[in-house]
Amino acid sequence: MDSSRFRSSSNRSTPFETDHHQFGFLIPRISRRYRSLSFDSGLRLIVSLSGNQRSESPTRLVMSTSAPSSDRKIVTGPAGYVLEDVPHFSDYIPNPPTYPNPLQDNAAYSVVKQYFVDEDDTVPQKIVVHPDSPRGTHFRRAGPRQRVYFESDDVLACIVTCGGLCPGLNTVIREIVCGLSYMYGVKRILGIDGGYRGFYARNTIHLDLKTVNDIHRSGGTILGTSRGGHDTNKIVDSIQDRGINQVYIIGGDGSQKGAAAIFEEIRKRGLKVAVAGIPKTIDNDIPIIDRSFGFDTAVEEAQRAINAAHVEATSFENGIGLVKLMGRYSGFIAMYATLASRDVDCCLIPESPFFLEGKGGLFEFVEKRLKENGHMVIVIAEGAGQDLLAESREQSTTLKDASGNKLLQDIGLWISQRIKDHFAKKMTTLNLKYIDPTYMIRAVPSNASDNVCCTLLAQSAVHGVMAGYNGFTVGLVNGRHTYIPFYRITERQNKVVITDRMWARLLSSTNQPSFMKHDDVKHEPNHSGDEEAGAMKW
Ligand SMILES: Nc1ncnc2c1ncn2[C@@H]1O[C@H](COP(=O)(O)OP(=O)(O)OP(=O)(O)O)[C@@H](O)[C@H]1O
Ligand SMILES: O=P(O)(O)OC[C@H]1O[C@](O)(CO)[C@@H](O)[C@@H]1O
Ligand SMILES: [Mg+2]
Repeated sequence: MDSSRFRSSSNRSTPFETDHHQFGFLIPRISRRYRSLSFDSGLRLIVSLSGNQRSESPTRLVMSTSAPSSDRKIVTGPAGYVLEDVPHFSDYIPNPPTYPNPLQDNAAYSVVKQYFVDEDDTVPQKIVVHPDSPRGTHFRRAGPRQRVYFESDDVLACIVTCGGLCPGLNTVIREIVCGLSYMYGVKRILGIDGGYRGFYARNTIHLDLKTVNDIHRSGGTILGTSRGGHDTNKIVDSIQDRGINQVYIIGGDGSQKGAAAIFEEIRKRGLKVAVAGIPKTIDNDIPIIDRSFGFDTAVEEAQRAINAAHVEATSFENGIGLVKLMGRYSGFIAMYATLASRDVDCCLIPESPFFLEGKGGLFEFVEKRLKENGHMVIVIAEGAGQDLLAESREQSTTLKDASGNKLLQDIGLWISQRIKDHFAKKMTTLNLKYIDPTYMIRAVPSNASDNVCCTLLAQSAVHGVMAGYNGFTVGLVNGRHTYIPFYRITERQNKVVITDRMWARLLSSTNQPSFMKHDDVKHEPNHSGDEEAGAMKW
């Protein structure tokens, strides 16, 4: 193959020329339906398609070259319909061979009425609408397609886990192996040892149905994981040298950025290698998706720590149980664990600033609760109050982990000490017990609901890859499995929006003050334009 035809954006001479090369192979694929081709003022290629059976209005495919990665496939349709599509082999490989999907001969699927997903099925990002709302952004629906782009015997798949631990990692590994084997008859599957650096620094691990049979019962990841070590060229060299043609990357926001870089390099080299991301986020910090695996388990496991804190607090005079939960930048675990518990008096998260001293501050509230009830439970997310801590120590830490994530100071220890000091000055008896269950919560196997989540995500990823889609993260959007382009997953972090209804529900449930000074309230528009976008819209 002439790989010079698939140049990266950095090699381009003029955008127009690149558009022509980049999308040249796409045009025959859609030419049965296109009415006209043009470039708009932003040099975006606009293809007007003939209406399909459902709608006779034209649909436009817009591929933006002004975007940094130049691979945005945007299809627009009537009434403000937008499809943010994912790349496909046929975008950059001329006439790739296809084969009938082996699922059509699979006993499990033969009784399913419509087992192949309709090509035109898409899932809306926003489901709360008004009569005059535009139809808005959609993502491609996940699931098996009639034709596949791999022959089973030709597949050499690999699985890698990156970033921190999360309940369910082993279940996803297991279900990718089972999905490839049972549904598509794939026999060659490798595990990459110890995260991204394992591609070029370690031997691979053989995976088959036997080796993965029991792994879902254990926490952690049988493959090992790591931070840092992402060297795109070395990784893609290793993929190429080993003859790997399917890459399944299980990891958080950083890992998905790494997956996007690998995909870009693969496309640049013109390789027929699929890259699929399976989002792993105990913090729930990945945007667009409802949630990923591990979160439900984390919230459930956190209850054990909160219960212990409650028992300790209620057993001593002026007892305070303080529990630190994970959540670097996003306080979802703390928020949901609080909402689930009923025993929490106060929840502190990174998104909601608070202060300690004076009227309306945390100390005043603690005093009030102790007076009213004689005890209280505080849940704090690890990323909360970092500004206060840095201020008091007159230094903000610039230390980072190997992936470039800021290393946090222990807010739980610090705030425990500050509360103790405050009450000591007032000569009030206080019994504060600080519980840090963070790593214990992360290390458990996934619960039943997360196991289902893992299975469906793994199967959806396998279907997408076999169908020739590439450079996507699989994710639940409004309860449906979808293929989401990497750039939508990596462009921002999902955070608790404290001006949304869910945080108000929490405040109403604990009856805690918001601790906010007027200036703290920023009515930031939600990036997706969707109220309560991202996780768990209730
Ligand atoms: N911008 C990036 N480009 C390429 N690789 C990246 C990028 N950011 C992170 N990575 C790589 O992705 C891997 C995981 O990243 P990170 O440690 O941030 O965890 P994560 O995937 O975000 O998971 P979590 O934060 O939930 O633990 C690391 O090996 C890191 O080198
Ligand atoms: O100490 P480690 O393993 O780097 O990971 C800690 C971080 O990993 C996470 O569990 C996931 O990002 C965060 O909640 C936490 O801040
Ligand atoms: Mg991360």
